[in-house]
Amino acid sequence: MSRSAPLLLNPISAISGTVNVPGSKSLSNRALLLAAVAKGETHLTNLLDSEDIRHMLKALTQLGVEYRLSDDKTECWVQGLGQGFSVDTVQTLFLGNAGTAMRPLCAVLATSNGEFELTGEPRMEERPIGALVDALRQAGAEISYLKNDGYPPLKMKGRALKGGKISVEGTVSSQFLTALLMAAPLFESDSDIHIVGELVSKPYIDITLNTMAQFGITVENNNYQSFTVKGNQQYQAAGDFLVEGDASSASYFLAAGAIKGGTVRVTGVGKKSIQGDIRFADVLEKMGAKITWGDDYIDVTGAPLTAIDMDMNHIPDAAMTIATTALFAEGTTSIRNIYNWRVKETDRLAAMACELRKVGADVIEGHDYITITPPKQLIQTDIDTYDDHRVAMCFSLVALSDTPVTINDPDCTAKTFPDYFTRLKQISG
Ligand SMILES: O=C(O)C1=C[C@@H](OP(=O)(O)O)[C@@H](O)[C@H](O)C1
Ligand SMILES: C=C(OP(=O)(O)O)C(=O)O
Repeated sequence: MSRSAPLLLNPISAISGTVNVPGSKSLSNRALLLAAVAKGETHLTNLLDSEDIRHMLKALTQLGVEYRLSDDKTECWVQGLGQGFSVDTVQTLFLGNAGTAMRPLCAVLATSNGEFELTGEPRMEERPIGALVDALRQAGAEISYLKNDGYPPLKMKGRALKGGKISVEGTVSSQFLTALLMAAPLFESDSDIHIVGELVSKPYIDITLNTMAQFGITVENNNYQSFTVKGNQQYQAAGDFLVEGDASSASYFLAAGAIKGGTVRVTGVGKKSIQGDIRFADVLEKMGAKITWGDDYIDVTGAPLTAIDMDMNHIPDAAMTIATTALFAEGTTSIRNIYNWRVKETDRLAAMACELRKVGADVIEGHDYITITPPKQLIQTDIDTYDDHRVAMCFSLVALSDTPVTINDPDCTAKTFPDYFTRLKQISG
């Protein structure tokens, strides 16, 4: 689904300066949903203004939530309902390709009052949700599949859910557990949630628990193997909720600084961030870059980079940025334990392998890993972006070589970072 003209990026001769990153997608959508069901008014600042967030906001409007946005849409005052949603007529919610809207809304609506249909873009219909539906059904939820078993679109009739002992599959997406955790305080009784298999993308669960805590709910985390949540609780408005800058969005600028040599300061995220993707900076450091941490910024100074071989399950989104940073590192880089790249905006393992080969890299695409050996000279080509914002942003880094690159459908960055290319220009010499 191409929506914008190709963008030619000419070689960028130098990178330096300061760039601010917009608010975190993960935090924006979590905080909006919890603010909507909390008692009282929450004032969100530094909210992300992007497609994924607009899907959540539109859904909240349809669900009868009152909120006010500032002109630049980065501030939002939400009047919380003090309980789950309640609607009189069937609401069909179109959630685009936003996993952070589809999964948590599915769980909270399962324990709300009314009938709902959850739909999305064609790719959303290929992104699994069966593990979450199975878990919610154990608590008594009434959910059915409108097309293919295990995938959106969904039809659901909200009702009081009982909680109790619930098992959820952990090996495909942490968003299923995030969704259950967010809904569990609204269940009638306490929940004992058990993870089946090794939980992926664990740091996102920390984001969930931290956000819930800001809305007054604590959860017992038993080493990411089980979680205990008290039922029949009410979320309390967070008062002022500051959304941190997006650590995954920061990765492209940090990588640019590491590759090109100058010093780049990325503001909006720092050492106190609760987002797992800030650990991307540690990976760059291991590859040879110099990193300095501030409370609200990260500085990176470039140096010759060397390849790395690492399990990156804890940073699945930022790990994609390592795949193109590898084009500038001496040796063969291996990114491991990333099977779930295959069930995100596109099959990211296949897409990254294909586009990396087009610029001349020697690539092995495994079932759950990728290895990348850079060519001596990058090849000029057109990068297909598969309606995946991260493919577009990752391959902009090719312009840090002496080879131009064309990014097809650059506006696909609108999912999480609408003005990405403008901000990249800010630090380009
Ligand atoms: O919970 C979240 O905010 C997210 C969790 C991750 O997904 P998985 O848990 O499916 O890996 C990540 O890739 C996604 O961009 C955001
Ligand atoms: C996987 C991603 O998105 P989603 O929140 O839709 O899962 C992503 O932003 O890289």
